[in-house]
Amino acid sequence: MAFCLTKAKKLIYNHLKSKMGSLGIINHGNWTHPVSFSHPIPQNLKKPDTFFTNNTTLFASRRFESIIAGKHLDSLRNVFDEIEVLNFPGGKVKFTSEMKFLSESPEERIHCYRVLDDNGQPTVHSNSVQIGEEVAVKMYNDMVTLQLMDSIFYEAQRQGRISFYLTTIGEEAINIASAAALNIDDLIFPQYREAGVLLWRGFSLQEFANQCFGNRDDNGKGRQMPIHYGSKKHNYFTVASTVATQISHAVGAAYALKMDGRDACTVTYFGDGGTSTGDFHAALNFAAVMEAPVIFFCRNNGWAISTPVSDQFRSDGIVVRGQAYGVRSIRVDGNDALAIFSAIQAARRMAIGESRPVLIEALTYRAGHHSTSDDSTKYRPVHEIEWWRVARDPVSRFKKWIESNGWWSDEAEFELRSSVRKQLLHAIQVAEKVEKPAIAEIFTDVYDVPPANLCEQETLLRETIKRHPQDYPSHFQFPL
Ligand SMILES: Cc1ncc(C[n+]2csc(CCOP(=O)(O)OP(=O)(O)O)c2C)c(N)n1
Repeated sequence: MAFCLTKAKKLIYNHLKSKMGSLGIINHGNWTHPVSFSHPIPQNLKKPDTFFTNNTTLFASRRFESIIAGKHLDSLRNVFDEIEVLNFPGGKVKFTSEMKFLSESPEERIHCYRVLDDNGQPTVHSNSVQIGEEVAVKMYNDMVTLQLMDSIFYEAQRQGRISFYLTTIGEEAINIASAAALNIDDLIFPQYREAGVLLWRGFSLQEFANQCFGNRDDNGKGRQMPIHYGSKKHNYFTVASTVATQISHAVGAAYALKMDGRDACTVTYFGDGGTSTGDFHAALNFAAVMEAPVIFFCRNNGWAISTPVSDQFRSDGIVVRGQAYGVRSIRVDGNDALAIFSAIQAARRMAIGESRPVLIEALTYRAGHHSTSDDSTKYRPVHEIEWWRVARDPVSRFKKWIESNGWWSDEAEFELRSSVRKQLLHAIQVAEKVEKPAIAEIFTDVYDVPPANLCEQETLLRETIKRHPQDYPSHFQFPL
């Protein structure tokens, strides 16, 4: 008896794959091989002893087994085991006779997509989107503006002029390149380290300053801490510091966009710390099941305040979690503006065109302190911070690329920096002088009819200010 197991196995699989009619294994004397047959069975073929039906249920006949008795039987059973499937909700599952646990980690970590190397030179064979001079120069302008805004507002906080600040240092490419690849109709659900997205969309430096100073011209009427920006006009939902709450909001809004048949998606940003919340997991699962057009953008910057990622999870970062929830995912170099631009543009196309969520994990580093309330040198080595700040700076990398294209010069750099610096100082001076919002505003805009406890609090505040006017700034005096 000549039994060619490999050949038989291969043919069986090919037949199953092509889903053509029924599959039979017929016995031709001493040579066994599979054939497919459709109904009715051709006259010249004997009905096979062993066959698979369309739903691949296997009937192994005794006669067939006896023909290939002995050592070949076990091998054959393995073949059958492998191709026998359980028709389970969600898809067919193959059986195996091998007891094998899934490994807790892949042999190799998921690769990181990049277009530019650390010297700003395109890597060979990169399949990035082409960006023209105008967009590239605006991207660079905004990255520099974001850097300068961070350094000047940070100093203003140190001088006691504003109460709090938080920078995006090291994450400028994530901010600007992702924003550049989106459409203004796409709704943004930010964490708090994405001011650059708003900058790209046209929020003015004066508006940033008004919010940080909490003055009368601030959209939020001074009711939020500095950097909690929000702008209806720019489709940028107001920052909420409660980590990760924005992720599920983005999924709900994406589902609404889909129901309305809009040509837009939602994008939510969050840090690695945000993925350690239940909200993240619920949001990913919900989005996958409801097929919501949302882009989950994780800025994996290595730290959640003083907690390193090694104390947060044992998975290969965040990207692998997408697959666990049935969400298409990619890992990108978060300090490479071109890689981010390309990945976001592709993700947007998939989210809207195929009505599905997409997860992007951008590998980066929080090169500044968490906020003005933090000193990160207390929990991480200074040389590590410096290496990321200098060797992996996303802004200078992008600058090298536009320079090598002949789109940028030293003069342009000088002019940009001095002009933006002037505008920022001016914005701060103006914002500082604008009156604070009326104190009565504290109690407005939430309830149509304020509840009794809120009215009580307002009365109490009025009485306290009247009794101790010296303890309150002049703009807190009544009538309010
Ligand atoms: C629900 C909740 N838990 C804890 C905090 C305190 N907190 C503020 S920021 C932060 C770290 C978040 O880290 P990550 O999400 O990685 O973002 P990053 O600051 O690194 O950009 C924490 C724990 C909070 N604001 N909200």
